[in-house]
Amino acid sequence: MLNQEVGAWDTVLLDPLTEDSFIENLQQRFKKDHIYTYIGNVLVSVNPYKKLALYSTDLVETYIRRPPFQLPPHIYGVAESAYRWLNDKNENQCIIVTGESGSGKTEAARIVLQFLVLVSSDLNEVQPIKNRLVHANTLLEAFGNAKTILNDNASRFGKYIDIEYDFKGDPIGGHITNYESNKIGFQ
Ligand SMILES: Nc1ncnc2c1ncn2[C@@H]1O[C@H](COP(=O)(O)OP(=O)(O)OP(=O)(O)O)[C@@H](O)[C@H]1O
Repeated sequence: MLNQEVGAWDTVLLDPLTEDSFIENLQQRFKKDHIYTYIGNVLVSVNPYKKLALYSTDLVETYIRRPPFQLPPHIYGVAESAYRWLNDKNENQCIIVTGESGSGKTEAARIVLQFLVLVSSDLNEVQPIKNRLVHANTLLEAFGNAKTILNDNASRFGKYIDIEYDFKGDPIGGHITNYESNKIGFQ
């Protein structure tokens, strides 16, 4: 995994660090299907618009077992880091996913949600909450997404997903709040 890496996986290691070297590094990595690159603890993701073998239960387990940022950049690394800080430091965590229409925000949020569902326990009382979070997200997309010239599955709203955890790191509930309905006016 580590020896297949291309370019600099963290932009802060680039020398010289200029806009050109930053873009060139992203391009070099993207050509080899390395769509993720860190800038410190920020993750840059370039939408591949094709299915890549980047997401699996095995890989989730790999990212859970290793401290953050010791593995190649991945959205699992960001999700793992937030989950670890939540449990170890008992501090609220927030992952902000941002980018232009079609850049992959909806997919990224779904991958983070899947990660969080996989890493928490399989206890019978936790399962219905995890199912509800995943299904509510899917249901909202079914009603709230539509095809635009920029994206076949464009979200017509922004969303804030709030998941509450108990002291064992298991989800006990959550809210999905929709906002930014003025998105419709701009796309
Ligand atoms: N990680 C990924 N791997 C493969 N394909 C992806 C990935 N992320 C996004 N895509 C593809 O790009 C399309 C657009 O992505 P997505 O809907 O997540 O964009 P978005 O940023 O949420 O856009 P909008 O703001 O318009 O809702 C997806 O339907 C999917 O086909």
